[in-house]
Amino acid sequence: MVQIYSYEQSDDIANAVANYILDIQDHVLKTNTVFRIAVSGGSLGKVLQKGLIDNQAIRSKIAWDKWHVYFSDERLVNLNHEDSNYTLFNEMVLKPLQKFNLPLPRVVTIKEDLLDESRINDAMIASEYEHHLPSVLDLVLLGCGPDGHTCSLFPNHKLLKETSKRIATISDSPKPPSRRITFTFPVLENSSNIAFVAEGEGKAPVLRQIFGEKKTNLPCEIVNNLPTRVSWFVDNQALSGVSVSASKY
Ligand SMILES: O=C(O)[C@H](O)[C@@H](O)[C@H](O)[C@H](O)COP(=O)(O)O
Repeated sequence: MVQIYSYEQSDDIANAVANYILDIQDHVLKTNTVFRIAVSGGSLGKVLQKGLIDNQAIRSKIAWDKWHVYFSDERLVNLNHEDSNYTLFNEMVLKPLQKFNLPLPRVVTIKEDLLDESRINDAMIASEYEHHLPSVLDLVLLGCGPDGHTCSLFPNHKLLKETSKRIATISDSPKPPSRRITFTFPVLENSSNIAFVAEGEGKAPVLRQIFGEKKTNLPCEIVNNLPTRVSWFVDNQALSGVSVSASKY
């Protein structure tokens, strides 16, 4: 089932995403001791900072110490590299949490020691990460690239057909840097909730395709067709010319 929530302003998207995360967290923590969430890179970092950190009311309601955080995809660079999705999360969420003296979540990163110029260990980095991944994630937060990619699953790439590995390596990512690891569809399929965040007019052409009548097989469209609850948080610009009915969360 796909739900679309649309807003005028970026701040409203961030607040809606934050309330959505909080509701799922609260629901999960009624029966579980931890909340297992995966985040992506790109513009999502800013949304998380705005929604979860800058908003004092939300910040104080998040059970940070019960969060287990995973990355839907990660670039194979050192953890302090500007391209690292961990670095982004660290800057946008972890460092501000420390500043507010709040407890930190458990964050599962790639094993940096295995990084190697020769790429010989890339498969080992992926399988090591897979080893730490729970069988079900409570929530996966995704971005949507202008080409319809999500995680590091790109249109027409052979990884779209991967069914045995839950974490795969990619060495030819069209979006730089080229070396990454990524969730595969089996992980997304087994997640309890998935949410996309997409903002700006640059996303409108691909959203018209994804939500259009013609089947495209774009990675984001494949996610929409999974038997998982999928939500989209978008702004009106991204939705321009897209014929779907949207509401407010
Ligand atoms: O590490 C990455 O490259 C991301 O995880 C990637 O999948 C991202 O989510 C999309 O490219 C959308 O990025 P924007 O939101 O910045 O457009």
